[in-house]
Amino acid sequence: MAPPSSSSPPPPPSSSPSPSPDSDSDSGTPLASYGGYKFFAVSSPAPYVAHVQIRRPDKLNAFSEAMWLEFGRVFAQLSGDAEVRAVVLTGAGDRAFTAGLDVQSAAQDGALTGGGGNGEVVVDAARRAKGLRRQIEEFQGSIGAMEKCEKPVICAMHGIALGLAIDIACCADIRICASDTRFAVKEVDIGLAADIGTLARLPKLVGSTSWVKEVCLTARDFSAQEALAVGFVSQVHEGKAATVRAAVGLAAALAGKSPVAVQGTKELLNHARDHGVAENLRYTQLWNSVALQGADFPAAILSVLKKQKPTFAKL
Ligand SMILES: CC/C=C\C=C\CC(=O)SCCNC(=O)CCNC(=O)[C@H](O)C(C)(C)COP(=O)(O)OP(=O)(O)OC[C@H]1O[C@@H](n2cnc3c(N)ncnc32)[C@H](O)[C@@H]1OP(=O)(O)O
Repeated sequence: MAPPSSSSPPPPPSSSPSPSPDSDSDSGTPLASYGGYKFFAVSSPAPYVAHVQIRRPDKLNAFSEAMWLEFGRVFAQLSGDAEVRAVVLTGAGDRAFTAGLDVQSAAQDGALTGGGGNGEVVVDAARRAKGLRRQIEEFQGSIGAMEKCEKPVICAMHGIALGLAIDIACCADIRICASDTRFAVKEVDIGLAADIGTLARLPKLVGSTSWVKEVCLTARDFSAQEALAVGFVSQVHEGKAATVRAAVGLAAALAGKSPVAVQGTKELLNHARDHGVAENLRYTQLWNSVALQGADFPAAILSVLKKQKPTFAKL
């Protein structure tokens, strides 16, 4: 993570990714301020880089309700953390990024069938529907916290990546994976139209509507190579360790750049996805009329002219 001094500008990260994780136990220094989370370990493998690990490997990192609520809190904290400039998300263990929704607890607690999830017996259809809608909205908000996070997030996947895994990946800024990754938009197979974001975001991430409909309607597996071919991921690496190393390298590179420029670029690209060109150009004018008044723009230009690495104050 960042050096302890907050008064002087931080040193830039080295151009090649520094200490890079080869396994779950080698992912950098644990970050004390994130120590209160039960299902997520947050460490720093390089300056200003946070590595978030989904930690429930004995259940293939399947997400219980407590987990997705915690996921939202982790990313809200990262978003406001000036010590973090880029984030890597991985799944702990050799087998899975995540096997998606915890289908066992979902089946048990009745929350997904309108029971309200709190033991309360709700008999009225309108009230049941309202409770369910709120719950889906909360779930969408928790997972969407990664997209809302002001820092760029690199999702580095391996092994099993089912259902909710795709919802999560779609919220990331950059997706990369190991060659053994087995993806599926699995929801239809558990009797559900995916409702956490895949159906809203995936069509905007890949060019072929036919492919999107094929994988979402059939729930069939697709490989890392297929994900690369359609543009769902931008890199495929041999094995988990190489994938995590590549993700940390990317994150370290982003963390060495102007946080004003990087965070502005994420904001403007996400805005561009959801708005027309004219509106986005206008939003860009307003955004940069503020951002260009900061110290990063002249500092970065000077560093280009002087052929030196720039340093940037915390943001
Ligand atoms: C409002 C709705 C919000 C979100 C909706 C999201 C939708 C989805 O995520 S759809 C996808 C749901 N996931 C699944 O359907 C996968 C279910 N799991 C499997 O089919 C298999 O486990 C497998 C992934 C094919 C792997 O099989 P195998 O290699 O034989 O390993 P297992 O022994 O089955 O698994 C090891 C261990 O993990 C537990 N586990 C695996 N996946 C889940 C899961 N999704 N939920 C809960 N638990 C899971 C499994 O039970 C095993 O636990 P043990 O204690 O060792 O028995």
